[in-house]
Amino acid sequence: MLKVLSFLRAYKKPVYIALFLMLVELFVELWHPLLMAKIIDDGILKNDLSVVLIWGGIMMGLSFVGFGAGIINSFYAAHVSQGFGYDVRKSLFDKVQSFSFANLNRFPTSSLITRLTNDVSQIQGLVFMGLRIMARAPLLVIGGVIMALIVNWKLALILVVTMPLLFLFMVWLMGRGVTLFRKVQEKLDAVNSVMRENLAGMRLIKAFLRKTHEQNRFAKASQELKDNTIGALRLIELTMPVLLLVMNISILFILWFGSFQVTSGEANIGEIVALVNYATRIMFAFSVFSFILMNLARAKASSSRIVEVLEADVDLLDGEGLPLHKDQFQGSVEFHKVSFHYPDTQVEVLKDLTFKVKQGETVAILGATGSGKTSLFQLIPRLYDPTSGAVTIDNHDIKRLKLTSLRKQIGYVPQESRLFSGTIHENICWGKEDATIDEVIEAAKAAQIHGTIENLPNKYDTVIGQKGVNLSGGQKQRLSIARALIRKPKILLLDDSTSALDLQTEGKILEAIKELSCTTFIITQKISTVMVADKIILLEDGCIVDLGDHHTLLHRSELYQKIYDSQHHQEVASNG
Ligand SMILES: Nc1ncnc2c1ncn2[C@@H]1O[C@H](COP(=O)(O)OP(=O)(O)OP(=O)(O)O)[C@@H](O)[C@H]1O
Repeated sequence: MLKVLSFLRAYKKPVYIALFLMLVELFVELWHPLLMAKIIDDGILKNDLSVVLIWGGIMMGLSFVGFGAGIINSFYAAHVSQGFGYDVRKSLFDKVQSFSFANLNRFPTSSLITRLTNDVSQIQGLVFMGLRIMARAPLLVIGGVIMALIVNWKLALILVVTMPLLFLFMVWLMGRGVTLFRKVQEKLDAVNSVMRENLAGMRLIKAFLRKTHEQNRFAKASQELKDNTIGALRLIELTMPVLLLVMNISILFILWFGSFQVTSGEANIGEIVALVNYATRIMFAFSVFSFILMNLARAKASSSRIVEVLEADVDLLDGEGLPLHKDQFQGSVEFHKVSFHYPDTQVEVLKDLTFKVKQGETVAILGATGSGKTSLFQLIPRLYDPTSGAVTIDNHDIKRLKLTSLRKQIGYVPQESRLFSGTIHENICWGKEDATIDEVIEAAKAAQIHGTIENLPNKYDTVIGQKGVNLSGGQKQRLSIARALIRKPKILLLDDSTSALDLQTEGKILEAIKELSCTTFIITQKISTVMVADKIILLEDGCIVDLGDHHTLLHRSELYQKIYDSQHHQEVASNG
């Protein structure tokens, strides 16, 4: 909790001003019953109107001071809590940007969204409340008891006895609350997760008539959230009746013993009224306090979830130096006895891979589904690190390169074309922020998408929905390729990125890529693409079973012959 609250350091001055104003409000509140006792005893009971007017005037003046202090305090509390929330959210977001995939496996997307939104809001709310009323409630309890002791210490002893009991009850409540509210936040994660999957997969859900199944899944997650929230709220609901019971009994005792004191002349009526007034205010403060404690419990659960993200160890660390400039980068890639398993499993998906690709060569990676092709790709821009062995570029171990200078030289087109909301121009520029319009058009032409864009109503300024829902699969693939080509990368990784394209368009794209003379890795199932590569890596179950060009493999590898024959015959059949 303290770690998150340390973000308040940036707002020291407004925090102090807000706390000071809160104390002003508290001071006014504590003097009210005492002034009232004076008005009753010295004014009303003695029929002295001047006392009523003077002290009534003072009371009113103080009320205005308290009112003004409250308004300005609210202003500062809002300013601080909103700024604080912004800062925490920003730090969380920045941290998530530095996450490796191992980190992301630990924190599911839906959970990160809840942490960045709801969890931050919980603490933000607590900060606001803290500056408005948090310190005021306990101080009002303590101050109220002290003032009651000043007015009539014998009767005030009743409050002195009951307050610690109520306090212990609150501490117990808080302990239970933290556990319950942590569960509530986890259930909220689950609801977000179902919502996210549902919205992303809406087409599939409709096509497979899975509406009812999805509704049931959502109802289940929602029901669990409801049950857990009700469980936590029940705890809060327990507070008020307990408070009322204890305080009403205390007031009853004050009135009971007070009546004896008034009869014996030991106390006057104003004192009893003041004491009952203090007791009521203390009860109110306790109910506010219990509300705050519940929020504190919830915010504590939220803050530990935020701290988990902020303090997560990022295992994919930046290289210690070697910020290679583009001109120094050639693009030869070498794998030295590389083995790899994903962080959450021990199953090796790449085994002892050794191969070398010279600068400007095109390498096709061919293998059955699940043979490790994408995994091999991900090691080149360091989305993961090998578990043993090393990947080198231009003879530098990539772990020693600055991540930014490594990734700047790589154009990666993943299997799933993911576009972002915005215009086509913005999506292509995503690969190079400072690209000129000529560069954008050049990249679009190379990716064979320029003609299609020109036919759209707003051409390059056409807005595409999130994930490019208004474009076809092939158009999305070509836009993703343009986004990678605009960087003029030294190394280009195409992960089955031409699967939705016809052979002619694909051929033209490959020709344009050849002109860039970058080192190109292509994962493909199309033998026509494989044939033009300088090298072909045959991957089976994470191992390289053969490596060579088309002619070599056609003579040497039975597996390659089989693949070739099956696709060749298909082509002949479809042409015939
Ligand atoms: N994030 C992950 N965590 C754990 N295992 C994974 C992960 N991603 C892939 N795998 C496993 O690694 C193996 C290789 O997967 P990979 O995606 O590299 O294969 P691929 O050859 O690219 O397959 P495809 O042609 O179907 O895309 C598979 O057995 C897969 O189950």
